Amino acid sequence: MNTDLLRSSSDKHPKPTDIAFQYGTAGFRTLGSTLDSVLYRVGVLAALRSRKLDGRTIGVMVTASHNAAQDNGVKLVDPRGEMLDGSWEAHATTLANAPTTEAFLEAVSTLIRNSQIDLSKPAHVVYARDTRPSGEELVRALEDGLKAAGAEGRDAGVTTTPVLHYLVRAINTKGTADAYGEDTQEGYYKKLGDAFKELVQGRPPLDPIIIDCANGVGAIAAEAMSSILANTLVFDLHNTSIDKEELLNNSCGADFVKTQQKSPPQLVDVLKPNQRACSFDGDADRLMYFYHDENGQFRMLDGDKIAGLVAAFIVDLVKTAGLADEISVGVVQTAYANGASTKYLSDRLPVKCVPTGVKHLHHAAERFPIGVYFEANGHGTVVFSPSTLSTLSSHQPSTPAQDRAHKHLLALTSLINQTVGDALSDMLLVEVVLSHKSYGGAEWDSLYEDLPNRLVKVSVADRSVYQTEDAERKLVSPPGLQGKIDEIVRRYEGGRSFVRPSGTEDVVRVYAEAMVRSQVDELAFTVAGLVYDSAGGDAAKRPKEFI
Ligand SMILES: CC(=O)N[C@H]1[C@@H](OP(=O)(O)O)O[C@H](CO)[C@@H](O)[C@@H]1O
Ligand SMILES: [Mg+2]
Repeated sequence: MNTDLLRSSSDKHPKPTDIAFQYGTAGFRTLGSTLDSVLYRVGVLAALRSRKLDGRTIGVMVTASHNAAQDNGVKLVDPRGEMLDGSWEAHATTLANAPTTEAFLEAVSTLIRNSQIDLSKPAHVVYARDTRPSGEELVRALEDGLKAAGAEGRDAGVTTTPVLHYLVRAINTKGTADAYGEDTQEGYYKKLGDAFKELVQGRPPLDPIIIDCANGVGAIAAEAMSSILANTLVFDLHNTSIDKEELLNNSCGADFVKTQQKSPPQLVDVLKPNQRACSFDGDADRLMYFYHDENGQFRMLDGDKIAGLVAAFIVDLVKTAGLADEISVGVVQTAYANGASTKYLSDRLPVKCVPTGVKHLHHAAERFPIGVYFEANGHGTVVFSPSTLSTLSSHQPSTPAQDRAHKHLLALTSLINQTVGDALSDMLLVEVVLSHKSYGGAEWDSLYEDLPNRLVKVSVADRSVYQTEDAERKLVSPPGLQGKIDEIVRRYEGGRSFVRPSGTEDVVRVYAEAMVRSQVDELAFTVAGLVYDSAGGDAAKRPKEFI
Protein backbone atom coordinates (compact mmCIF):
# COMPACT_ATOMS: atom_id res chain seq x y z
CA MET A 1 0.00 0.00 0.00
CA ASN A 2 1.17 3.50 -0.80
CA THR A 3 1.61 5.21 2.60
CA ASP A 4 2.01 8.68 1.06
CA LEU A 5 -1.28 8.34 -0.77
CA LEU A 6 -2.93 6.95 2.37
CA ARG A 7 -1.61 9.91 4.37
CA SER A 8 -2.61 12.62 1.90
CA SER A 9 -6.07 11.21 1.29
CA SER A 10 -6.67 10.62 5.00
CA ASP A 11 -5.94 14.32 5.58
CA LYS A 12 -8.89 15.11 3.30
CA HIS A 13 -11.20 13.12 5.59
CA PRO A 14 -10.36 14.28 9.12
CA LYS A 15 -12.08 12.69 12.08
CA PRO A 16 -14.42 15.05 13.98
CA THR A 17 -12.80 15.63 17.35
CA ASP A 18 -15.88 15.38 19.52
CA ILE A 19 -17.36 12.06 18.36
CA ALA A 20 -16.57 8.49 19.43
CA PHE A 21 -17.72 6.00 16.80
CA GLN A 22 -18.78 2.45 17.56
CA TYR A 23 -19.24 -0.44 15.12
CA GLY A 24 -22.35 -1.94 16.73
CA THR A 25 -25.12 -4.38 15.80
CA ALA A 26 -26.02 -2.23 12.82
CA GLY A 27 -22.46 -1.22 11.85
CA PHE A 28 -21.66 2.48 12.25
CA ARG A 29 -24.83 4.55 12.45
CA THR A 30 -25.33 8.20 13.35
CA LEU A 31 -25.95 11.60 11.73
CA GLY A 32 -24.95 11.33 8.05
CA SER A 33 -23.12 14.65 8.19
CA THR A 34 -20.57 13.28 10.69
CA LEU A 35 -19.60 10.11 8.85
CA ASP A 36 -17.14 11.27 6.18
CA SER A 37 -13.98 10.05 7.95
CA VAL A 38 -15.68 6.81 8.93
CA LEU A 39 -16.53 6.01 5.30
CA TYR A 40 -13.00 6.77 4.14
CA ARG A 41 -11.57 4.48 6.81
CA VAL A 42 -14.12 1.75 6.15
CA GLY A 43 -12.85 1.80 2.54
CA VAL A 44 -9.33 1.09 3.79
CA LEU A 45 -10.60 -1.54 6.24
CA ALA A 46 -12.67 -3.34 3.57
CA ALA A 47 -9.57 -3.52 1.35
CA LEU A 48 -7.58 -5.07 4.19
CA ARG A 49 -10.36 -7.53 4.99
CA SER A 50 -10.44 -8.61 1.34
CA ARG A 51 -6.63 -9.08 1.28
CA LYS A 52 -6.85 -11.08 4.50
CA LEU A 53 -9.31 -13.38 2.70
CA ASP A 54 -7.14 -13.85 -0.41
CA GLY A 55 -8.84 -11.17 -2.45
CA ARG A 56 -12.38 -12.45 -2.03
CA THR A 57 -14.94 -9.68 -2.46
CA ILE A 58 -16.12 -7.78 0.62
CA GLY A 59 -19.36 -5.77 0.61
CA VAL A 60 -19.99 -2.29 1.99
CA MET A 61 -23.54 -1.01 2.44
CA VAL A 62 -24.24 2.66 3.15
CA THR A 63 -27.61 2.89 4.89
CA ALA A 64 -29.34 3.85 8.13
CA SER A 65 -32.20 1.41 7.53
CA HIS A 66 -35.37 2.47 9.39
CA ASN A 67 -33.80 5.59 10.94
CA ALA A 68 -34.70 9.15 9.99
CA ALA A 69 -33.50 10.67 6.71
CA GLN A 70 -30.69 12.75 8.22
CA ASP A 71 -29.04 9.64 9.70
CA ASN A 72 -26.77 7.39 7.75
CA GLY A 73 -24.53 4.44 8.42
CA VAL A 74 -22.26 1.81 6.99
CA LYS A 75 -21.76 -1.90 7.46
CA LEU A 76 -19.41 -4.46 5.98
CA VAL A 77 -20.43 -7.75 4.46
CA ASP A 78 -18.23 -10.86 4.55
CA PRO A 79 -17.64 -13.07 1.47
CA ARG A 80 -20.59 -15.44 1.87
CA GLY A 81 -22.92 -12.47 2.16
CA GLU A 82 -23.07 -12.63 5.95
CA MET A 83 -22.36 -9.90 8.51
CA LEU A 84 -18.76 -8.92 9.19
CA ASP A 85 -16.93 -11.36 11.44
CA GLY A 86 -17.19 -10.25 15.09
CA SER A 87 -13.43 -9.95 15.62
CA TRP A 88 -13.20 -7.33 12.87
CA GLU A 89 -15.93 -5.16 14.41
CA ALA A 90 -13.35 -4.09 16.99
CA HIS A 91 -10.83 -3.28 14.22
CA ALA A 92 -13.48 -1.12 12.55
CA THR A 93 -14.06 0.79 15.78
CA THR A 94 -10.32 1.25 16.37
CA LEU A 95 -9.67 2.60 12.88
CA ALA A 96 -12.70 4.91 13.00
CA ASN A 97 -11.60 6.47 16.29
CA ALA A 98 -7.93 7.18 15.54
CA PRO A 99 -7.84 10.92 16.30
CA THR A 100 -5.35 12.00 13.60
CA THR A 101 -3.99 10.80 10.26
CA GLU A 102 -0.78 9.63 11.95
CA ALA A 103 -2.74 7.68 14.56
CA PHE A 104 -4.85 6.19 11.77
CA LEU A 105 -1.75 5.08 9.82
CA GLU A 106 -0.38 3.56 13.01
CA ALA A 107 -3.67 1.67 13.61
CA VAL A 108 -3.59 0.40 10.02
CA SER A 109 0.00 -0.90 10.42
CA THR A 110 -0.90 -2.56 13.72
CA LEU A 111 -3.86 -4.30 12.10
CA ILE A 112 -1.73 -5.47 9.16
CA ARG A 113 0.92 -6.81 11.52
CA ASN A 114 -1.39 -8.45 14.07
CA SER A 115 -3.70 -10.00 11.50
CA GLN A 116 -0.80 -11.01 9.26
CA ILE A 117 -2.29 -9.43 6.18
CA ASP A 118 -0.35 -10.10 2.98
CA LEU A 119 -0.35 -6.78 1.13
CA SER A 120 0.63 -8.42 -2.15
CA LYS A 121 -2.84 -9.99 -2.32
CA PRO A 122 -5.52 -8.27 -4.44
CA ALA A 123 -8.46 -6.48 -2.80
CA HIS A 124 -12.03 -6.43 -4.15
CA VAL A 125 -14.95 -4.51 -2.70
CA VAL A 126 -18.53 -4.10 -3.94
CA TYR A 127 -20.59 -1.27 -2.47
CA ALA A 128 -24.05 0.24 -2.61
CA ARG A 129 -26.18 2.83 -0.84
CA ASP A 130 -29.82 3.46 -0.08
CA THR A 131 -31.73 6.57 -1.23
CA ARG A 132 -30.51 8.93 1.53
CA PRO A 133 -29.13 12.15 -0.01
CA SER A 134 -26.04 12.07 2.26
CA GLY A 135 -25.15 8.69 0.73
CA GLU A 136 -23.75 10.17 -2.46
CA GLU A 137 -20.91 12.03 -0.77
CA LEU A 138 -20.31 9.27 1.72
CA VAL A 139 -19.79 6.85 -1.16
CA ARG A 140 -17.18 9.25 -2.57
CA ALA A 141 -15.32 9.15 0.76
CA LEU A 142 -15.51 5.36 0.69
CA GLU A 143 -14.10 5.35 -2.85
CA ASP A 144 -11.20 7.55 -1.71
CA GLY A 145 -10.41 4.95 0.96
CA LEU A 146 -10.60 2.09 -1.53
CA LYS A 147 -8.36 3.92 -3.98
CA ALA A 148 -5.80 4.81 -1.32
CA ALA A 149 -5.67 1.18 -0.20
CA GLY A 150 -5.33 -0.05 -3.79
CA ALA A 151 -8.61 -1.98 -3.85
CA GLU A 152 -10.66 -2.62 -6.94
CA GLY A 153 -14.15 -1.26 -6.23
CA ARG A 154 -17.43 -2.08 -7.91
CA ASP A 155 -20.25 0.40 -7.50
CA ALA A 156 -23.62 -1.37 -7.27
CA GLY A 157 -25.40 2.02 -7.12
CA VAL A 158 -28.58 2.71 -5.22
CA THR A 159 -30.08 -0.57 -4.08
CA THR A 160 -31.36 -2.51 -1.09
CA THR A 161 -29.21 -4.02 1.65
CA PRO A 162 -30.25 -7.59 0.75
CA VAL A 163 -29.36 -7.06 -2.93
CA LEU A 164 -25.86 -6.01 -1.86
CA HIS A 165 -25.56 -9.15 0.32
CA TYR A 166 -26.75 -11.24 -2.63
CA LEU A 167 -24.18 -9.65 -4.94
CA VAL A 168 -21.31 -10.36 -2.52
CA ARG A 169 -22.19 -14.06 -2.36
CA ALA A 170 -22.86 -14.30 -6.10
CA ILE A 171 -19.52 -12.68 -6.97
CA ASN A 172 -17.58 -14.95 -4.61
CA THR A 173 -19.23 -18.17 -5.74
CA LYS A 174 -19.23 -17.40 -9.48
CA GLY A 175 -18.14 -20.39 -11.54
CA THR A 176 -18.08 -22.75 -8.53
CA ALA A 177 -20.27 -25.74 -7.68
CA ASP A 178 -22.31 -23.65 -5.23
CA ALA A 179 -22.73 -20.63 -7.52
CA TYR A 180 -25.37 -18.45 -5.85
CA GLY A 181 -26.68 -16.74 -8.97
CA GLU A 182 -25.79 -14.23 -11.64
CA ASP A 183 -23.79 -11.42 -10.01
CA THR A 184 -26.03 -8.59 -11.18
CA GLN A 185 -29.19 -6.95 -9.88
CA GLU A 186 -31.06 -8.35 -12.89
CA GLY A 187 -29.74 -11.78 -11.86
CA TYR A 188 -31.22 -11.29 -8.40
CA TYR A 189 -34.65 -10.27 -9.69
CA LYS A 190 -34.72 -13.09 -12.21
CA LYS A 191 -33.65 -15.72 -9.67
CA LEU A 192 -36.40 -14.74 -7.23
CA GLY A 193 -38.98 -14.13 -9.94
CA ASP A 194 -38.47 -17.49 -11.67
CA ALA A 195 -38.62 -19.35 -8.36
CA PHE A 196 -41.82 -17.55 -7.37
CA LYS A 197 -43.51 -18.31 -10.69
CA GLU A 198 -42.62 -21.98 -10.36
CA LEU A 199 -43.94 -22.14 -6.80
CA VAL A 200 -47.35 -20.66 -7.60
CA GLN A 201 -47.78 -22.29 -10.99
CA GLY A 202 -51.26 -23.80 -11.42
CA ARG A 203 -52.62 -22.12 -8.30
CA PRO A 204 -55.48 -19.60 -8.34
CA PRO A 205 -54.12 -16.05 -8.66
CA LEU A 206 -53.61 -14.13 -5.43
CA ASP A 207 -55.26 -10.74 -4.88
CA PRO A 208 -52.90 -7.82 -5.38
CA ILE A 209 -50.58 -7.21 -2.42
CA ILE A 210 -50.45 -3.71 -0.96
CA ILE A 211 -46.84 -2.73 -0.23
CA ASP A 212 -45.74 0.25 1.88
CA CYS A 213 -42.21 0.98 0.60
CA ALA A 214 -41.38 3.45 3.44
CA ASN A 215 -40.47 6.01 0.72
CA GLY A 216 -37.13 4.23 0.53
CA VAL A 217 -35.04 2.10 -1.77
CA GLY A 218 -37.48 -0.80 -1.43
CA ALA A 219 -39.69 1.13 -3.87
CA ILE A 220 -37.06 0.64 -6.60
CA ALA A 221 -36.70 -3.06 -5.85
CA ALA A 222 -40.46 -3.64 -5.68
CA GLU A 223 -40.93 -1.81 -8.98
CA ALA A 224 -38.28 -3.94 -10.68
CA MET A 225 -39.72 -7.16 -9.28
CA SER A 226 -43.23 -6.13 -10.18
CA SER A 227 -42.40 -5.91 -13.88
CA ILE A 228 -40.71 -9.33 -13.78
CA LEU A 229 -43.69 -10.97 -12.09
CA ALA A 230 -46.13 -9.26 -14.47
CA ASN A 231 -49.53 -10.74 -13.67
CA THR A 232 -48.36 -13.62 -11.50
CA LEU A 233 -48.67 -11.30 -8.51
CA VAL A 234 -49.78 -7.69 -8.78
CA PHE A 235 -48.02 -5.19 -6.47
CA ASP A 236 -50.04 -2.20 -5.31
CA LEU A 237 -47.18 0.10 -4.31
CA HIS A 238 -47.52 2.93 -1.77
CA ASN A 239 -45.05 5.34 -0.14
CA THR A 240 -42.74 5.30 -3.13
CA SER A 241 -41.58 8.97 -2.98
CA ILE A 242 -37.85 8.34 -2.89
CA ASP A 243 -37.05 11.88 -4.01
CA LYS A 244 -38.73 13.47 -0.97
CA GLU A 245 -36.08 13.06 1.68
CA GLU A 246 -38.25 14.09 4.59
CA LEU A 247 -40.74 11.30 3.90
CA LEU A 248 -38.28 8.42 4.34
CA ASN A 249 -39.54 6.13 7.15
CA ASN A 250 -41.77 9.00 8.22
CA SER A 251 -45.00 7.58 9.68
CA CYS A 252 -44.56 4.53 7.49
CA GLY A 253 -42.39 1.47 7.06
CA ALA A 254 -41.90 -1.77 8.99
CA ASP A 255 -40.44 -0.17 12.11
CA PHE A 256 -43.35 2.28 12.37
CA VAL A 257 -45.87 -0.56 12.09
CA LYS A 258 -44.09 -2.71 14.67
CA THR A 259 -43.44 -0.02 17.25
CA GLN A 260 -46.71 1.91 16.86
CA GLN A 261 -48.78 -1.25 16.38
CA LYS A 262 -50.91 0.46 13.75
CA SER A 263 -51.16 0.84 9.96
CA PRO A 264 -49.26 3.62 8.24
CA PRO A 265 -51.82 6.47 8.09
CA GLN A 266 -51.43 6.72 4.29
CA LEU A 267 -52.95 3.22 3.99
CA VAL A 268 -55.84 3.49 6.41
CA ASP A 269 -58.37 4.44 3.73
CA VAL A 270 -56.87 2.09 1.16
CA LEU A 271 -57.25 -1.10 3.17
CA LYS A 272 -60.50 -3.02 2.80
CA PRO A 273 -61.49 -5.47 5.56
CA ASN A 274 -59.23 -8.56 5.54
CA GLN A 275 -57.07 -7.21 2.71
CA ARG A 276 -53.46 -8.09 3.38
CA ALA A 277 -50.73 -5.45 3.24
CA CYS A 278 -47.08 -5.24 4.19
CA SER A 279 -44.41 -2.68 5.01
CA PHE A 280 -40.71 -2.69 4.14
CA ASP A 281 -38.21 -0.66 6.13
CA GLY A 282 -35.91 2.00 4.65
CA ASP A 283 -33.35 -0.45 3.23
CA ALA A 284 -35.84 -3.27 2.58
CA ASP A 285 -34.40 -5.91 4.86
CA ARG A 286 -37.37 -5.99 7.27
CA LEU A 287 -40.96 -6.96 6.59
CA MET A 288 -44.21 -6.54 8.53
CA TYR A 289 -47.60 -7.79 7.35
CA PHE A 290 -50.91 -6.46 8.64
CA TYR A 291 -54.61 -6.20 7.83
CA HIS A 292 -57.79 -4.67 9.20
CA ASP A 293 -60.40 -7.17 10.36
CA GLU A 294 -64.18 -6.96 9.76
CA ASN A 295 -64.45 -4.40 12.57
CA GLY A 296 -61.70 -2.24 11.12
CA GLN A 297 -59.36 -3.40 13.88
CA PHE A 298 -55.63 -3.38 13.01
CA ARG A 299 -54.01 -6.82 13.15
CA MET A 300 -50.25 -7.22 12.92
CA LEU A 301 -48.47 -10.20 11.40
CA ASP A 302 -44.90 -9.68 12.56
CA GLY A 303 -41.65 -11.62 12.29
CA ASP A 304 -42.89 -14.22 14.77
CA LYS A 305 -46.02 -14.86 12.72
CA ILE A 306 -43.91 -15.08 9.56
CA ALA A 307 -41.61 -17.63 11.25
CA GLY A 308 -44.62 -19.71 12.33
CA LEU A 309 -46.20 -19.68 8.88
CA VAL A 310 -43.01 -20.42 6.99
CA ALA A 311 -41.56 -23.06 9.32
CA ALA A 312 -44.79 -25.09 9.34
CA PHE A 313 -44.95 -24.93 5.53
CA ILE A 314 -41.37 -26.12 5.08
CA VAL A 315 -41.87 -28.96 7.57
CA ASP A 316 -44.89 -30.13 5.55
CA LEU A 317 -42.97 -29.97 2.28
CA VAL A 318 -40.04 -31.95 3.71
CA LYS A 319 -42.48 -34.63 4.93
CA THR A 320 -44.39 -34.79 1.66
CA ALA A 321 -41.14 -35.01 -0.29
CA GLY A 322 -40.24 -38.14 1.71
CA LEU A 323 -37.27 -36.44 3.36
CA ALA A 324 -38.42 -36.22 7.00
CA ASP A 325 -35.80 -38.76 8.13
CA GLU A 326 -32.96 -36.87 6.50
CA ILE A 327 -33.79 -33.19 6.91
CA SER A 328 -35.08 -31.48 10.04
CA VAL A 329 -36.20 -27.90 10.51
CA GLY A 330 -35.37 -25.66 13.48
CA VAL A 331 -36.34 -22.12 14.45
CA VAL A 332 -34.25 -19.37 16.04
CA GLN A 333 -35.79 -16.46 17.95
CA THR A 334 -34.74 -13.81 20.45
CA ALA A 335 -36.22 -13.02 23.86
CA TYR A 336 -38.45 -10.44 22.10
CA ALA A 337 -40.39 -13.22 20.36
CA ASN A 338 -43.94 -13.26 21.62
CA GLY A 339 -44.40 -16.04 24.19
CA ALA A 340 -47.39 -17.38 22.24
CA SER A 341 -45.25 -17.80 19.13
CA THR A 342 -42.54 -19.60 21.09
CA LYS A 343 -45.19 -21.97 22.46
CA TYR A 344 -46.74 -22.55 19.03
CA LEU A 345 -43.36 -23.31 17.48
CA SER A 346 -41.91 -25.35 20.38
CA ASP A 347 -44.91 -27.68 20.26
CA ARG A 348 -43.86 -28.57 16.69
CA LEU A 349 -40.13 -27.97 16.27
CA PRO A 350 -36.83 -27.36 18.02
CA VAL A 351 -36.64 -23.66 18.95
CA LYS A 352 -33.49 -21.86 20.06
CA CYS A 353 -33.33 -18.45 21.75
CA VAL A 354 -30.25 -16.28 21.11
CA PRO A 355 -29.17 -12.71 21.92
CA THR A 356 -30.57 -9.81 19.87
CA GLY A 357 -28.91 -9.01 16.55
CA VAL A 358 -29.15 -10.76 13.24
CA LYS A 359 -25.67 -12.24 13.29
CA HIS A 360 -26.55 -14.31 16.37
CA LEU A 361 -29.73 -15.59 14.77
CA HIS A 362 -28.06 -16.31 11.46
CA HIS A 363 -25.22 -18.32 13.00
CA ALA A 364 -27.56 -20.33 15.22
CA ALA A 365 -29.84 -21.06 12.24
CA GLU A 366 -26.87 -22.37 10.25
CA ARG A 367 -26.57 -25.19 12.78
CA PHE A 368 -29.92 -26.65 11.73
CA PRO A 369 -30.33 -28.63 8.46
CA ILE A 370 -32.96 -26.00 7.62
CA GLY A 371 -32.90 -23.02 9.99
CA VAL A 372 -35.74 -20.49 10.06
CA TYR A 373 -34.95 -17.29 11.93
CA PHE A 374 -36.89 -14.09 12.43
CA GLU A 375 -36.67 -11.24 14.88
CA ALA A 376 -40.11 -10.10 16.01
CA ASN A 377 -39.40 -6.82 14.18
CA GLY A 378 -39.54 -8.64 10.83
CA HIS A 379 -35.89 -9.25 10.04
CA GLY A 380 -35.17 -12.84 9.11
CA THR A 381 -34.75 -15.56 6.55
CA VAL A 382 -34.30 -19.30 6.09
CA VAL A 383 -30.92 -20.99 5.64
CA PHE A 384 -30.32 -24.41 4.10
CA SER A 385 -27.13 -26.19 5.23
CA PRO A 386 -24.69 -27.45 2.58
CA SER A 387 -25.59 -31.06 3.40
CA THR A 388 -29.31 -30.28 3.08
CA LEU A 389 -28.66 -28.71 -0.32
CA SER A 390 -26.80 -31.79 -1.47
CA THR A 391 -29.52 -34.12 -0.10
CA LEU A 392 -32.06 -32.07 -2.04
CA SER A 393 -30.09 -32.17 -5.26
CA SER A 394 -29.56 -35.94 -5.17
CA HIS A 395 -33.03 -36.94 -3.89
CA GLN A 396 -35.00 -39.34 -6.12
CA PRO A 397 -38.72 -38.88 -5.43
CA SER A 398 -40.79 -42.04 -5.81
CA THR A 399 -44.33 -40.65 -6.23
CA PRO A 400 -45.78 -37.66 -8.10
CA ALA A 401 -46.63 -36.00 -4.75
CA GLN A 402 -43.06 -36.44 -3.53
CA ASP A 403 -41.80 -35.09 -6.84
CA ARG A 404 -43.93 -31.96 -6.56
CA ALA A 405 -42.89 -31.25 -2.97
CA HIS A 406 -39.26 -31.88 -3.84
CA LYS A 407 -39.41 -29.41 -6.74
CA HIS A 408 -41.03 -26.85 -4.48
CA LEU A 409 -38.29 -27.25 -1.87
CA LEU A 410 -35.66 -26.73 -4.54
CA ALA A 411 -37.47 -23.62 -5.78
CA LEU A 412 -37.62 -22.30 -2.19
CA THR A 413 -33.82 -22.48 -1.98
CA SER A 414 -33.77 -19.99 -4.89
CA LEU A 415 -36.67 -17.81 -3.75
CA ILE A 416 -35.22 -17.27 -0.29
CA ASN A 417 -32.29 -14.87 0.06
CA GLN A 418 -30.19 -17.03 2.35
CA THR A 419 -27.57 -14.36 3.01
CA VAL A 420 -29.69 -12.02 5.13
CA GLY A 421 -33.25 -10.88 5.90
CA ASP A 422 -34.81 -9.57 2.70
CA ALA A 423 -38.22 -7.86 2.67
CA LEU A 424 -38.89 -8.59 -1.00
CA SER A 425 -37.80 -12.23 -0.89
CA ASP A 426 -39.58 -12.82 2.45
CA MET A 427 -42.74 -11.22 1.08
CA LEU A 428 -42.72 -13.53 -1.94
CA LEU A 429 -42.15 -16.46 0.41
CA VAL A 430 -45.15 -15.48 2.54
CA GLU A 431 -47.25 -15.05 -0.61
CA VAL A 432 -46.27 -18.57 -1.76
CA VAL A 433 -47.37 -20.06 1.55
CA LEU A 434 -50.65 -18.10 1.59
CA SER A 435 -51.31 -19.29 -1.95
CA HIS A 436 -50.56 -22.95 -1.14
CA LYS A 437 -52.63 -22.90 2.02
CA SER A 438 -55.39 -20.74 0.52
CA TYR A 439 -55.02 -18.50 3.55
CA GLY A 440 -55.97 -14.86 3.87
CA GLY A 441 -54.51 -12.68 6.61
CA ALA A 442 -57.17 -13.80 9.12
CA GLU A 443 -56.49 -17.53 8.66
CA TRP A 444 -52.78 -16.94 9.02
CA ASP A 445 -53.33 -14.74 12.06
CA SER A 446 -55.38 -17.45 13.76
CA LEU A 447 -52.43 -19.89 14.02
CA TYR A 448 -52.03 -18.48 17.52
CA GLU A 449 -53.09 -15.38 19.47
CA ASP A 450 -50.26 -13.01 20.47
CA LEU A 451 -49.89 -12.27 24.16
CA PRO A 452 -50.28 -8.54 24.86
CA ASN A 453 -46.82 -7.00 25.19
CA ARG A 454 -45.08 -3.68 25.75
CA LEU A 455 -41.57 -2.40 25.05
CA VAL A 456 -40.33 0.57 27.11
CA LYS A 457 -37.07 2.55 26.90
CA VAL A 458 -35.36 3.71 30.08
CA SER A 459 -32.59 6.33 30.04
CA VAL A 460 -29.84 5.53 32.52
CA ALA A 461 -26.49 7.16 33.26
CA ASP A 462 -24.41 4.16 32.15
CA ARG A 463 -26.02 1.30 30.31
CA SER A 464 -22.80 -0.74 30.31
CA VAL A 465 -23.46 -1.82 33.91
CA TYR A 466 -26.42 -3.90 32.66
CA GLN A 467 -25.06 -7.34 31.88
CA THR A 468 -27.12 -10.34 30.94
CA GLU A 469 -27.01 -14.11 30.56
CA ASP A 470 -29.33 -16.82 29.23
CA ALA A 471 -29.74 -15.13 25.82
CA GLU A 472 -30.35 -11.76 27.49
CA ARG A 473 -33.30 -13.02 29.54
CA LYS A 474 -31.61 -12.52 32.94
CA LEU A 475 -29.58 -9.69 34.41
CA VAL A 476 -26.40 -10.65 36.22
CA SER A 477 -25.49 -7.02 36.87
CA PRO A 478 -26.36 -4.74 38.64
CA PRO A 479 -26.44 -7.32 41.46
CA GLY A 480 -29.83 -7.99 43.02
CA LEU A 481 -31.91 -6.29 40.31
CA GLN A 482 -33.01 -9.53 38.61
CA GLY A 483 -34.39 -10.86 41.90
CA LYS A 484 -36.54 -7.74 42.26
CA ILE A 485 -37.80 -8.06 38.67
CA ASP A 486 -38.70 -11.71 39.29
CA GLU A 487 -40.66 -10.70 42.37
CA ILE A 488 -42.72 -8.20 40.34
CA VAL A 489 -43.27 -10.61 37.45
CA ARG A 490 -44.67 -13.28 39.80
CA ARG A 491 -47.66 -11.03 40.54
CA TYR A 492 -48.93 -11.23 36.92
CA GLU A 493 -50.66 -14.17 35.26
CA GLY A 494 -48.54 -15.40 32.35
CA GLY A 495 -46.13 -12.58 33.15
CA ARG A 496 -42.68 -12.31 31.56
CA SER A 497 -40.32 -9.37 31.62
CA PHE A 498 -36.64 -8.84 30.93
CA VAL A 499 -34.23 -5.94 30.88
CA ARG A 500 -31.21 -5.49 28.58
CA PRO A 501 -29.04 -2.65 27.31
CA SER A 502 -29.77 -1.67 23.70
CA GLY A 503 -26.95 -2.30 21.25
CA THR A 504 -28.05 0.55 18.97
CA GLU A 505 -29.35 3.32 21.26
CA ASP A 506 -28.18 4.79 24.54
CA VAL A 507 -31.03 3.25 26.54
CA VAL A 508 -31.97 0.17 28.51
CA ARG A 509 -34.97 -1.72 27.10
CA VAL A 510 -37.71 -3.25 29.24
CA TYR A 511 -39.93 -5.87 27.61
CA ALA A 512 -43.04 -7.25 29.27
CA GLU A 513 -45.90 -9.53 28.37
CA ALA A 514 -48.87 -10.96 30.28
CA MET A 515 -52.31 -12.44 29.64
CA VAL A 516 -54.19 -9.12 29.88
CA ARG A 517 -53.41 -5.80 28.14
CA SER A 518 -53.90 -3.56 31.18
CA GLN A 519 -51.69 -5.81 33.28
CA VAL A 520 -48.87 -5.72 30.72
CA ASP A 521 -48.69 -1.96 30.87
CA GLU A 522 -48.61 -2.09 34.66
CA LEU A 523 -45.89 -4.76 34.61
CA ALA A 524 -43.75 -2.93 32.03
CA PHE A 525 -43.99 0.44 33.78
CA THR A 526 -43.35 -1.07 37.20
CA VAL A 527 -40.17 -2.75 35.97
CA ALA A 528 -39.19 0.44 34.08
CA GLY A 529 -39.67 2.46 37.27
CA LEU A 530 -37.56 -0.03 39.23
CA VAL A 531 -34.73 0.22 36.67
CA TYR A 532 -34.92 4.02 36.57
CA ASP A 533 -34.87 4.44 40.35
CA SER A 534 -32.20 1.82 40.99
CA ALA A 535 -29.95 3.59 38.46
CA GLY A 536 -30.33 6.76 40.54
CA GLY A 537 -32.50 8.48 37.92
CA ASP A 538 -33.45 12.12 38.53
CA ALA A 539 -36.87 12.12 40.26
CA ALA A 540 -37.83 15.37 38.51
CA LYS A 541 -37.31 13.81 35.06
CA ARG A 542 -38.94 10.46 35.87
CA PRO A 543 -41.40 9.64 33.04
CA LYS A 544 -44.89 10.02 34.48
CA GLU A 545 -46.12 6.64 33.23
CA PHE A 546 -43.42 4.80 35.23
CA ILE A 547 -44.86 3.14 38.35
C1 LIG B 1 -36.03 -4.70 20.44
C2 LIG B 1 -35.52 -4.49 19.07
O1 LIG B 1 -36.30 -4.44 18.10
N1 LIG B 1 -34.19 -4.40 18.93
C3 LIG B 1 -33.55 -4.16 17.63
C4 LIG B 1 -32.45 -3.13 17.77
O2 LIG B 1 -31.49 -3.64 18.68
P1 LIG B 1 -31.24 -3.08 20.15
O3 LIG B 1 -29.96 -3.76 20.58
O4 LIG B 1 -32.41 -3.51 20.94
O5 LIG B 1 -31.15 -1.59 20.06
O6 LIG B 1 -31.82 -2.93 16.51
C5 LIG B 1 -31.17 -4.10 16.00
C6 LIG B 1 -30.47 -3.72 14.70
O7 LIG B 1 -31.35 -3.23 13.75
C7 LIG B 1 -32.20 -5.21 15.80
O8 LIG B 1 -31.53 -6.36 15.38
C8 LIG B 1 -32.96 -5.46 17.10
O9 LIG B 1 -34.00 -6.38 16.91
MG1 LIG C 1 -33.22 -2.39 7.74
